[in-house]
Amino acid sequence: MDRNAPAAEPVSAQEARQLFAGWKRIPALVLAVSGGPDSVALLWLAARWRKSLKKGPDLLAVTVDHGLRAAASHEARDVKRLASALGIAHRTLKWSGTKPKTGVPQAAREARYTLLARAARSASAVAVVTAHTQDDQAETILMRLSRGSGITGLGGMAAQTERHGIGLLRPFLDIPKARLVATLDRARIGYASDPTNHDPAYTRSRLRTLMPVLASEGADARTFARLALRLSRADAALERMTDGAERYLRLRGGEDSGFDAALFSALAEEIQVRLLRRALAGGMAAHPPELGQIETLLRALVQAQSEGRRFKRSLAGMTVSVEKGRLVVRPAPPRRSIHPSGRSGRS
Ligand SMILES: Nc1ncnc2c1ncn2[C@@H]1O[C@H](COP(=O)(O)OP(=O)(O)OP(=O)(O)O)[C@@H](O)[C@H]1O
Repeated sequence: MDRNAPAAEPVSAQEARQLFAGWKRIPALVLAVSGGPDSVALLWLAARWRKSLKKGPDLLAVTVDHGLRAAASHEARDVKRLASALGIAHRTLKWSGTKPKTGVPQAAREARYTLLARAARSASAVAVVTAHTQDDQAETILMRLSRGSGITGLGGMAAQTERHGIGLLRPFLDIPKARLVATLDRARIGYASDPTNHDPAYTRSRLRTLMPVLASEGADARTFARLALRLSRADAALERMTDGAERYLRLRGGEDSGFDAALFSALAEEIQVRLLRRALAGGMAAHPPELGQIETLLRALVQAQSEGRRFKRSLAGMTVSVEKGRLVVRPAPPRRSIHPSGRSGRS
Protein backbone atom coordinates (compact mmCIF):
# COMPACT_ATOMS: atom_id res chain seq x y z
CA MET A 1 0.00 0.00 0.00
CA ASP A 2 1.24 3.47 -0.85
CA ARG A 3 0.99 5.43 2.41
CA ASN A 4 0.95 8.69 0.48
CA ALA A 5 -1.92 7.66 -1.79
CA PRO A 6 -5.05 9.74 -1.12
CA ALA A 7 -7.81 7.79 0.66
CA ALA A 8 -10.43 6.48 -1.76
CA GLU A 9 -13.65 8.54 -1.82
CA PRO A 10 -16.93 6.71 -1.20
CA VAL A 11 -19.41 6.86 -4.09
CA SER A 12 -21.89 9.62 -3.25
CA ALA A 13 -25.67 9.46 -3.72
CA GLN A 14 -25.33 12.10 -6.44
CA GLU A 15 -22.73 10.03 -8.32
CA ALA A 16 -24.86 6.89 -8.00
CA ARG A 17 -27.77 8.85 -9.48
CA GLN A 18 -25.64 9.57 -12.51
CA LEU A 19 -24.36 5.99 -12.77
CA PHE A 20 -27.90 4.58 -12.64
CA ALA A 21 -29.65 7.40 -14.56
CA GLY A 22 -30.41 5.18 -17.55
CA TRP A 23 -32.34 2.65 -15.46
CA LYS A 24 -35.30 4.82 -14.43
CA ARG A 25 -37.66 3.60 -17.13
CA ILE A 26 -36.63 -0.05 -16.97
CA PRO A 27 -39.43 -2.06 -15.29
CA ALA A 28 -37.22 -4.64 -13.54
CA LEU A 29 -33.53 -5.46 -13.06
CA VAL A 30 -31.52 -8.31 -11.56
CA LEU A 31 -28.53 -7.31 -9.44
CA ALA A 32 -25.82 -9.99 -9.46
CA VAL A 33 -24.54 -10.01 -5.87
CA SER A 34 -21.83 -12.49 -4.92
CA GLY A 35 -21.35 -11.16 -1.39
CA GLY A 36 -17.94 -9.63 -2.21
CA PRO A 37 -17.34 -5.89 -1.71
CA ASP A 38 -18.05 -4.74 -5.28
CA SER A 39 -21.45 -6.33 -5.63
CA VAL A 40 -22.49 -5.62 -2.01
CA ALA A 41 -21.73 -1.97 -2.80
CA LEU A 42 -23.87 -2.33 -5.93
CA LEU A 43 -26.72 -3.68 -3.81
CA TRP A 44 -26.40 -0.92 -1.24
CA LEU A 45 -26.03 1.95 -3.74
CA ALA A 46 -28.85 0.67 -5.96
CA ALA A 47 -31.18 0.21 -2.97
CA ARG A 48 -30.46 3.74 -1.73
CA TRP A 49 -31.00 5.13 -5.24
CA ARG A 50 -34.27 3.21 -5.72
CA LYS A 51 -35.58 4.39 -2.35
CA SER A 52 -35.02 7.99 -3.40
CA LEU A 53 -37.36 7.56 -6.40
CA LYS A 54 -41.17 7.51 -6.51
CA LYS A 55 -41.13 5.31 -9.60
CA GLY A 56 -38.32 3.10 -10.84
CA PRO A 57 -37.34 -0.49 -11.59
CA ASP A 58 -38.19 -3.44 -9.34
CA LEU A 59 -34.84 -4.74 -8.13
CA LEU A 60 -34.13 -8.42 -7.51
CA ALA A 61 -30.76 -9.38 -6.02
CA VAL A 62 -29.52 -12.83 -7.06
CA THR A 63 -26.64 -14.78 -5.54
CA VAL A 64 -25.31 -17.85 -7.32
CA ASP A 65 -23.95 -20.56 -5.03
CA HIS A 66 -21.56 -22.54 -7.21
CA GLY A 67 -21.24 -25.25 -4.55
CA LEU A 68 -17.45 -24.94 -4.73
CA ARG A 69 -16.71 -23.41 -1.30
CA ALA A 70 -18.20 -24.33 2.05
CA ALA A 71 -18.54 -20.65 3.02
CA ALA A 72 -20.60 -19.79 -0.08
CA SER A 73 -23.97 -20.72 1.42
CA HIS A 74 -23.29 -18.54 4.52
CA GLU A 75 -22.29 -15.68 2.24
CA ALA A 76 -25.52 -16.08 0.26
CA ARG A 77 -27.48 -15.94 3.53
CA ASP A 78 -25.65 -12.75 4.55
CA VAL A 79 -26.56 -11.17 1.21
CA LYS A 80 -30.21 -12.20 1.73
CA ARG A 81 -30.21 -10.62 5.18
CA LEU A 82 -28.73 -7.36 3.90
CA ALA A 83 -31.09 -7.27 0.90
CA SER A 84 -34.08 -7.77 3.17
CA ALA A 85 -32.88 -4.97 5.50
CA LEU A 86 -32.63 -2.74 2.44
CA GLY A 87 -36.08 -3.74 1.18
CA ILE A 88 -34.79 -5.61 -1.88
CA ALA A 89 -36.05 -9.06 -2.93
CA HIS A 90 -33.35 -11.76 -3.03
CA ARG A 91 -32.91 -15.26 -4.47
CA THR A 92 -30.08 -17.75 -4.13
CA LEU A 93 -29.56 -20.04 -7.11
CA LYS A 94 -27.48 -23.20 -6.94
CA TRP A 95 -25.21 -24.53 -9.65
CA SER A 96 -26.14 -28.18 -9.56
CA GLY A 97 -24.77 -30.78 -11.91
CA THR A 98 -21.32 -32.23 -12.30
CA LYS A 99 -18.34 -29.91 -12.09
CA PRO A 100 -15.54 -30.32 -14.62
CA LYS A 101 -12.07 -31.46 -13.49
CA THR A 102 -10.33 -28.61 -15.31
CA GLY A 103 -11.47 -25.16 -16.43
CA VAL A 104 -13.63 -24.75 -13.32
CA PRO A 105 -13.63 -20.90 -13.35
CA GLN A 106 -14.86 -20.79 -16.97
CA ALA A 107 -17.52 -23.45 -16.34
CA ALA A 108 -18.65 -21.65 -13.15
CA ARG A 109 -18.88 -18.35 -15.03
CA GLU A 110 -20.91 -19.93 -17.84
CA ALA A 111 -23.26 -21.57 -15.33
CA ARG A 112 -23.54 -18.31 -13.40
CA TYR A 113 -24.60 -16.27 -16.42
CA THR A 114 -27.07 -18.95 -17.48
CA LEU A 115 -28.67 -18.93 -14.02
CA LEU A 116 -28.69 -15.12 -13.84
CA ALA A 117 -30.32 -14.86 -17.27
CA ARG A 118 -32.94 -17.43 -16.23
CA ALA A 119 -33.67 -15.49 -13.04
CA ALA A 120 -34.00 -12.29 -15.07
CA ARG A 121 -36.45 -13.90 -17.47
CA SER A 122 -38.63 -15.27 -14.71
CA ALA A 123 -38.66 -11.85 -12.98
CA SER A 124 -39.47 -10.13 -16.32
CA ALA A 125 -36.21 -8.20 -15.96
CA VAL A 126 -34.62 -7.00 -19.19
CA ALA A 127 -31.09 -6.93 -17.80
CA VAL A 128 -28.64 -8.28 -15.24
CA VAL A 129 -26.37 -5.75 -13.51
CA THR A 130 -22.88 -6.80 -12.42
CA ALA A 131 -20.41 -4.87 -10.28
CA HIS A 132 -17.32 -5.17 -12.50
CA THR A 133 -14.95 -2.37 -11.51
CA GLN A 134 -12.15 -0.47 -13.20
CA ASP A 135 -9.73 -2.97 -11.61
CA ASP A 136 -11.65 -5.90 -13.18
CA GLN A 137 -11.47 -4.10 -16.52
CA ALA A 138 -7.69 -3.71 -16.17
CA GLU A 139 -7.26 -7.39 -15.24
CA THR A 140 -9.43 -8.47 -18.17
CA ILE A 141 -7.30 -6.46 -20.58
CA LEU A 142 -4.10 -7.81 -19.08
CA MET A 143 -5.42 -11.36 -19.45
CA ARG A 144 -6.41 -10.74 -23.05
CA LEU A 145 -3.09 -9.04 -23.77
CA SER A 146 -1.25 -12.09 -22.48
CA ARG A 147 -3.36 -14.31 -24.77
CA GLY A 148 -2.60 -12.12 -27.79
CA SER A 149 -6.11 -10.75 -28.34
CA GLY A 150 -6.87 -8.32 -31.15
CA ILE A 151 -8.47 -4.88 -31.10
CA THR A 152 -11.95 -6.16 -30.23
CA GLY A 153 -10.75 -8.08 -27.16
CA LEU A 154 -8.44 -5.32 -25.97
CA GLY A 155 -11.43 -2.96 -26.03
CA GLY A 156 -12.29 -4.68 -22.73
CA MET A 157 -15.71 -5.33 -21.24
CA ALA A 158 -18.58 -3.19 -22.52
CA ALA A 159 -20.74 -1.14 -20.15
CA GLN A 160 -23.82 -2.43 -21.96
CA THR A 161 -24.03 -5.68 -23.83
CA GLU A 162 -26.10 -8.86 -24.09
CA ARG A 163 -25.57 -12.39 -22.89
CA HIS A 164 -27.93 -15.36 -23.20
CA GLY A 165 -30.51 -13.02 -24.75
CA ILE A 166 -30.60 -10.75 -21.67
CA GLY A 167 -29.02 -7.31 -21.28
CA LEU A 168 -25.85 -7.09 -19.22
CA LEU A 169 -25.08 -3.77 -17.53
CA ARG A 170 -21.77 -2.85 -15.87
CA PRO A 171 -22.19 0.60 -14.30
CA PHE A 172 -18.92 0.52 -12.29
CA LEU A 173 -16.38 0.01 -15.08
CA ASP A 174 -14.90 3.45 -14.39
CA ILE A 175 -15.02 3.12 -10.59
CA PRO A 176 -11.93 1.84 -8.76
CA LYS A 177 -12.64 -1.07 -6.41
CA ALA A 178 -11.10 0.91 -3.51
CA ARG A 179 -13.94 3.44 -3.81
CA LEU A 180 -16.58 0.71 -3.47
CA VAL A 181 -14.80 -0.66 -0.41
CA ALA A 182 -14.66 2.89 1.02
CA THR A 183 -18.41 3.23 0.31
CA LEU A 184 -19.18 0.14 2.40
CA ASP A 185 -16.75 1.13 5.15
CA ARG A 186 -18.44 4.52 5.44
CA ALA A 187 -21.87 2.82 5.60
CA ARG A 188 -20.51 0.21 8.07
CA ILE A 189 -21.60 -2.67 5.90
CA GLY A 190 -19.63 -5.92 5.93
CA TYR A 191 -18.80 -8.13 2.98
CA ALA A 192 -17.18 -11.46 2.20
CA SER A 193 -13.75 -11.99 0.73
CA ASP A 194 -13.29 -14.86 -1.70
CA PRO A 195 -10.00 -16.70 -1.01
CA THR A 196 -9.90 -18.04 -4.59
CA ASN A 197 -9.24 -14.44 -5.70
CA HIS A 198 -5.69 -14.95 -4.40
CA ASP A 199 -5.25 -18.58 -5.43
CA PRO A 200 -2.12 -18.79 -7.61
CA ALA A 201 -3.67 -21.78 -9.40
CA TYR A 202 -5.75 -19.28 -11.39
CA THR A 203 -4.30 -17.12 -14.19
CA ARG A 204 -6.37 -14.13 -13.15
CA SER A 205 -5.03 -14.28 -9.57
CA ARG A 206 -1.43 -14.52 -10.81
CA LEU A 207 -1.88 -11.59 -13.19
CA ARG A 208 -3.54 -9.60 -10.39
CA THR A 209 -0.29 -9.73 -8.43
CA LEU A 210 1.40 -7.90 -11.34
CA MET A 211 -0.95 -4.93 -11.13
CA PRO A 212 0.91 -3.01 -8.37
CA VAL A 213 4.21 -3.47 -10.26
CA LEU A 214 2.66 -2.21 -13.50
CA ALA A 215 1.00 0.67 -11.64
CA SER A 216 4.39 1.75 -10.22
CA GLU A 217 5.49 2.18 -13.87
CA GLY A 218 2.39 4.22 -14.70
CA ALA A 219 0.31 1.37 -16.16
CA ASP A 220 -2.42 1.53 -13.52
CA ALA A 221 -6.08 0.57 -13.81
CA ARG A 222 -6.96 4.03 -15.13
CA THR A 223 -4.42 3.67 -17.93
CA PHE A 224 -5.88 0.29 -18.88
CA ALA A 225 -9.40 1.74 -18.79
CA ARG A 226 -8.29 4.55 -21.10
CA LEU A 227 -6.72 2.03 -23.47
CA ALA A 228 -9.99 0.06 -23.44
CA LEU A 229 -11.96 3.18 -24.30
CA ARG A 230 -9.68 4.09 -27.20
CA LEU A 231 -9.57 0.58 -28.61
CA SER A 232 -13.32 0.06 -28.34
CA ARG A 233 -13.72 3.34 -30.24
CA ALA A 234 -11.35 2.09 -32.94
CA ASP A 235 -13.17 -1.25 -32.95
CA ALA A 236 -16.54 0.45 -33.50
CA ALA A 237 -15.05 2.44 -36.42
CA LEU A 238 -13.62 -0.71 -37.98
CA GLU A 239 -16.96 -2.49 -37.61
CA ARG A 240 -18.65 0.41 -39.43
CA MET A 241 -16.06 0.15 -42.22
CA THR A 242 -16.68 -3.59 -42.36
CA ASP A 243 -20.43 -2.91 -42.72
CA GLY A 244 -19.63 -0.62 -45.66
CA ALA A 245 -17.30 -3.15 -47.27
CA GLU A 246 -19.89 -5.90 -46.87
CA ARG A 247 -22.61 -3.76 -48.49
CA TYR A 248 -20.24 -2.86 -51.35
CA LEU A 249 -19.28 -6.49 -52.00
CA ARG A 250 -22.93 -7.58 -51.94
CA LEU A 251 -23.90 -4.76 -54.30
CA ARG A 252 -21.18 -5.81 -56.73
CA GLY A 253 -22.07 -9.47 -56.34
CA GLY A 254 -25.58 -9.36 -57.78
CA GLU A 255 -27.62 -12.40 -56.83
CA ASP A 256 -24.60 -14.67 -56.57
CA SER A 257 -23.54 -16.11 -53.24
CA GLY A 258 -20.18 -15.14 -51.75
CA PHE A 259 -17.95 -12.20 -52.56
CA ASP A 260 -15.97 -11.28 -55.68
CA ALA A 261 -12.54 -12.67 -54.67
CA ALA A 262 -10.58 -9.94 -56.50
CA LEU A 263 -12.53 -7.13 -54.80
CA PHE A 264 -12.16 -8.91 -51.45
CA SER A 265 -8.40 -9.19 -51.86
CA ALA A 266 -8.13 -5.43 -52.52
CA LEU A 267 -9.57 -4.63 -49.07
CA ALA A 268 -7.44 -3.82 -46.01
CA GLU A 269 -6.38 -6.98 -44.20
CA GLU A 270 -8.17 -6.01 -40.98
CA ILE A 271 -11.44 -5.65 -42.91
CA GLN A 272 -10.86 -9.00 -44.65
CA VAL A 273 -10.38 -10.67 -41.24
CA ARG A 274 -13.60 -9.11 -39.93
CA LEU A 275 -15.60 -10.12 -43.01
CA LEU A 276 -14.36 -13.67 -42.68
CA ARG A 277 -15.16 -13.70 -38.96
CA ARG A 278 -18.73 -12.58 -39.72
CA ALA A 279 -19.18 -15.12 -42.50
CA LEU A 280 -17.84 -17.92 -40.30
CA ALA A 281 -20.00 -16.83 -37.34
CA GLY A 282 -23.04 -17.07 -39.65
CA GLY A 283 -22.62 -20.84 -39.39
CA MET A 284 -23.53 -20.68 -35.66
CA ALA A 285 -20.53 -22.81 -34.80
CA ALA A 286 -20.49 -24.00 -31.19
CA HIS A 287 -16.97 -22.59 -30.88
CA PRO A 288 -16.41 -19.51 -33.00
CA PRO A 289 -12.96 -19.48 -34.59
CA GLU A 290 -10.13 -17.66 -32.85
CA LEU A 291 -8.56 -14.62 -34.42
CA GLY A 292 -5.31 -16.52 -35.06
CA GLN A 293 -7.17 -19.25 -36.97
CA ILE A 294 -8.84 -16.68 -39.22
CA GLU A 295 -5.46 -15.00 -39.83
CA THR A 296 -3.91 -18.36 -40.79
CA LEU A 297 -6.78 -19.07 -43.18
CA LEU A 298 -6.45 -15.64 -44.75
CA ARG A 299 -2.69 -16.11 -45.25
CA ALA A 300 -3.33 -19.42 -46.99
CA LEU A 301 -5.96 -17.78 -49.19
CA VAL A 302 -3.60 -14.96 -50.22
CA GLN A 303 -0.85 -17.52 -50.94
CA ALA A 304 -3.16 -19.71 -53.06
CA GLN A 305 -4.37 -16.70 -55.03
CA SER A 306 -0.86 -15.40 -55.69
CA GLU A 307 0.12 -18.85 -57.00
CA GLY A 308 -3.10 -19.21 -59.00
CA ARG A 309 -4.00 -22.37 -57.03
CA ARG A 310 -7.47 -23.57 -56.05
CA PHE A 311 -8.47 -22.84 -52.48
CA LYS A 312 -10.65 -24.80 -50.08
CA ARG A 313 -10.34 -24.93 -46.27
CA SER A 314 -12.60 -25.83 -43.35
CA LEU A 315 -12.87 -23.87 -40.13
CA ALA A 316 -15.42 -23.88 -37.30
CA GLY A 317 -17.81 -26.15 -39.18
CA MET A 318 -17.66 -24.01 -42.34
CA THR A 319 -15.93 -24.38 -45.69
CA VAL A 320 -14.16 -21.39 -47.22
CA SER A 321 -13.39 -21.77 -50.92
CA VAL A 322 -12.80 -19.80 -54.10
CA GLU A 323 -15.14 -20.91 -56.86
CA LYS A 324 -15.26 -19.21 -60.28
CA GLY A 325 -13.62 -16.07 -58.90
CA ARG A 326 -15.93 -15.89 -55.87
CA LEU A 327 -15.03 -16.34 -52.25
CA VAL A 328 -17.71 -18.60 -50.77
CA VAL A 329 -18.26 -19.47 -47.10
CA ARG A 330 -20.83 -22.19 -46.44
CA PRO A 331 -21.57 -24.84 -43.81
CA ALA A 332 -19.19 -27.79 -44.18
CA PRO A 333 -20.87 -31.06 -45.13
CA PRO A 334 -21.26 -33.43 -42.16
CA ARG A 335 -18.14 -35.51 -41.60
CA ARG A 336 -18.24 -39.14 -42.67
CA SER A 337 -17.74 -41.61 -39.84
CA ILE A 338 -17.22 -45.35 -39.71
CA HIS A 339 -20.13 -47.24 -38.16
CA PRO A 340 -19.30 -50.14 -35.83
CA SER A 341 -20.79 -52.35 -38.55
CA GLY A 342 -17.90 -51.29 -40.76
CA ARG A 343 -20.11 -49.34 -43.15
CA SER A 344 -19.31 -45.68 -43.54
CA GLY A 345 -22.02 -43.19 -42.65
CA ARG A 346 -22.71 -39.58 -41.77
CA SER A 347 -22.20 -38.30 -38.21
N1 LIG B 1 -21.61 -16.02 -7.16
C1 LIG B 1 -22.10 -14.91 -7.73
N2 LIG B 1 -23.41 -14.61 -7.61
C2 LIG B 1 -23.92 -13.50 -8.19
N3 LIG B 1 -23.19 -12.63 -8.88
C3 LIG B 1 -21.88 -12.87 -9.04
C4 LIG B 1 -21.25 -14.02 -8.46
N4 LIG B 1 -19.93 -14.00 -8.77
C5 LIG B 1 -19.74 -12.89 -9.49
N5 LIG B 1 -20.89 -12.19 -9.66
C6 LIG B 1 -21.10 -10.92 -10.39
O1 LIG B 1 -20.08 -10.80 -11.39
C7 LIG B 1 -19.24 -9.71 -11.11
C8 LIG B 1 -17.80 -10.06 -11.48
O2 LIG B 1 -17.34 -11.07 -10.64
P1 LIG B 1 -15.95 -11.76 -10.88
O3 LIG B 1 -14.93 -10.71 -11.20
O4 LIG B 1 -15.71 -12.68 -9.74
O5 LIG B 1 -16.27 -12.57 -12.19
P2 LIG B 1 -15.27 -13.44 -13.05
O6 LIG B 1 -15.36 -14.87 -12.63
O7 LIG B 1 -13.95 -12.80 -13.06
O8 LIG B 1 -15.96 -13.43 -14.48
P3 LIG B 1 -16.52 -12.28 -15.33
O9 LIG B 1 -15.63 -11.10 -15.09
O10 LIG B 1 -16.50 -12.76 -16.74
O11 LIG B 1 -17.93 -12.11 -14.82
C9 LIG B 1 -19.45 -9.41 -9.63
O12 LIG B 1 -19.17 -8.06 -9.33
C10 LIG B 1 -20.91 -9.75 -9.44
O13 LIG B 1 -21.75 -8.69 -9.87
